[in-house]
Amino acid sequence: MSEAATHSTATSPGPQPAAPPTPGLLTSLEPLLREWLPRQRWFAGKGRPVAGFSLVAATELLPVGGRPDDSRSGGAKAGLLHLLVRAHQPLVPSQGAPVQPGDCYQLLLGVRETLPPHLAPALIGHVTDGPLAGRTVYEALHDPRLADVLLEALRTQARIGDLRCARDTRLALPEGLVPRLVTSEQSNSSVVYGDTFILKLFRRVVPGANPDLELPLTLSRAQCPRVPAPAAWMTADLGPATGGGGADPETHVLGVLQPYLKGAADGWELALSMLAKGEDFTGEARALGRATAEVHAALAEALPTVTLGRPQVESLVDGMTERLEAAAQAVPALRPYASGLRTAFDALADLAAEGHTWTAQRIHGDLHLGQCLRSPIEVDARHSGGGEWSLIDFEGEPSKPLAERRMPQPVARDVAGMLRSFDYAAHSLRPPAADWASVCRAAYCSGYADVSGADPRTDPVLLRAYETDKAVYEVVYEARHRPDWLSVPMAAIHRLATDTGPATT
Ligand SMILES: Nc1ncnc2c1ncn2[C@@H]1O[C@H](COP(=O)(O)OP(=O)(O)O)[C@@H](O)[C@H]1O
Ligand SMILES: O=P(O)(O)O[C@H]1O[C@H](CO)[C@@H](O[C@H]2O[C@H](CO)[C@@H](O)[C@H](O)[C@H]2O)[C@H](O)[C@H]1O
Repeated sequence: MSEAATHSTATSPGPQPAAPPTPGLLTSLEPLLREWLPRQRWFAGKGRPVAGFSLVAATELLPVGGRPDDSRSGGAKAGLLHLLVRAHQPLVPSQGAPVQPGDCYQLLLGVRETLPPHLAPALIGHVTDGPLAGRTVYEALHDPRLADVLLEALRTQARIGDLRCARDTRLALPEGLVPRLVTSEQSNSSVVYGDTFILKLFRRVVPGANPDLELPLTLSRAQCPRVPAPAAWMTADLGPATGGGGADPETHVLGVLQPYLKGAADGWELALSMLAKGEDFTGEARALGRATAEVHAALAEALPTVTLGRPQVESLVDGMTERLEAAAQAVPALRPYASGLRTAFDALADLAAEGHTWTAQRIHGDLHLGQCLRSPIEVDARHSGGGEWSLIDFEGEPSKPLAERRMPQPVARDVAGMLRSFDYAAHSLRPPAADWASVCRAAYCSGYADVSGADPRTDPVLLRAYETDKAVYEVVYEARHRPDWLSVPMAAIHRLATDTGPATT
């Protein structure tokens, strides 16, 4: 496959001229990447062979010759390569299917002569030929010295080759914060610096405004305290030959640094632990409803809203129906319920045909309990204007095209995502705590109404359609990723296929 688009070497701020491509760099890494990339949780093309790679951009953030005088790496030489690499795959797994230039991934590669034992889990492999012959390549984010280079680039607003770092200079960003890689399951990769900031590096990179930067920036400018405000971000401007887009260079968002909410509990873990202890979660659910409504109100104020009439709702319903059909193809257990589920979508189309309209606005797009962080209670007590719950991860469903993720949508979609999450928590118990789910779902809607003045339950048709769409998505997700969990969304499928009443009762 084709070799480099751009290759640059620099470590200091200020615009840097792009150096010519390093011949053979990708060719020498290709055997290692073929083996390593498909094993990463964030690799989106699982199940289809990787036919090859092309280099979109290469930047040397630390010379791969390393720094012999670097005491923090124990005197060892460590280099840091930032690569944007496109994986070429057939669209379908069948033999002989045509290979397409596929997704572009952000890779941060450490390069050393030998890997010290504490970095062994980060090993990608040993390079046998080309410009890195004889070196060991590893996942750089495991190496504090290399993770520090990223923070320093953000802090100094470095411009290195195609990479651009920018920051909100009103926020203090100290140097030398000790980095630690987040090891929990993620769609991207995050590094926490000194329990003060967290840097999320997007793994699958697409041209255009990433909502995970766009929406938190918008909310922070609107002084909405429910979202950690971006402190710095890294982007790359890539031309048509590299980015694969139009005639002009397009911005690709590579990473966002935010304040780290130390000691915060994620909503999923908190709900499960309170549920297990028999503790009442309705107060938290109500507060979550209020937080969601605050975020929605701020987004509606700051960004355009639109009215969805019959044609738009018909196309929304077509999308839901198509997803249901594709899901039923993929997961046979869904098939007996398909016609019952379709009634949820048809009922929405019928309302639109009668002349009902809905308001659409920018929303979170992938809201569930795991995207909500609860500040520790003692922080709440000291907090002047917010505390409680924060929402994170505004990227939307990463598998959907960016344009679709950035489209205005009814707020009911986010609400339905949270209602599904309460149901998930309740069904993770044996026997399921169905009453727990009902009261939490009701409390969440009441909290939402406290702030917005509109209770989501007053539009049961829209809510049921979105809840059904999400449950169908979850069936496919669980069948693919966690087959042991399939019974959780299937319980909802059973309910939604037969229930025509309000989703929260
Ligand atoms: N600002 C933050 N403060 C504390 N923890 C955070 C923060 N942002 C993210 N996290 C933690 O990192 C995890 C992954 O973040 P997330 O944005 O959901 O990444 P991904 O898109 O890769 O799933 C979250 O589940 C949460 O535990
Ligand atoms: O990792 P993402 O935030 O992109 O979301 C994916 O994984 C989620 C599971 O981690 C999955 O969420 C489903 O399971 C959750 C419990 O683990 C539950 O709270 C959610 O309501 C349920 O949808 C999500 O669907 C998937 O996109």
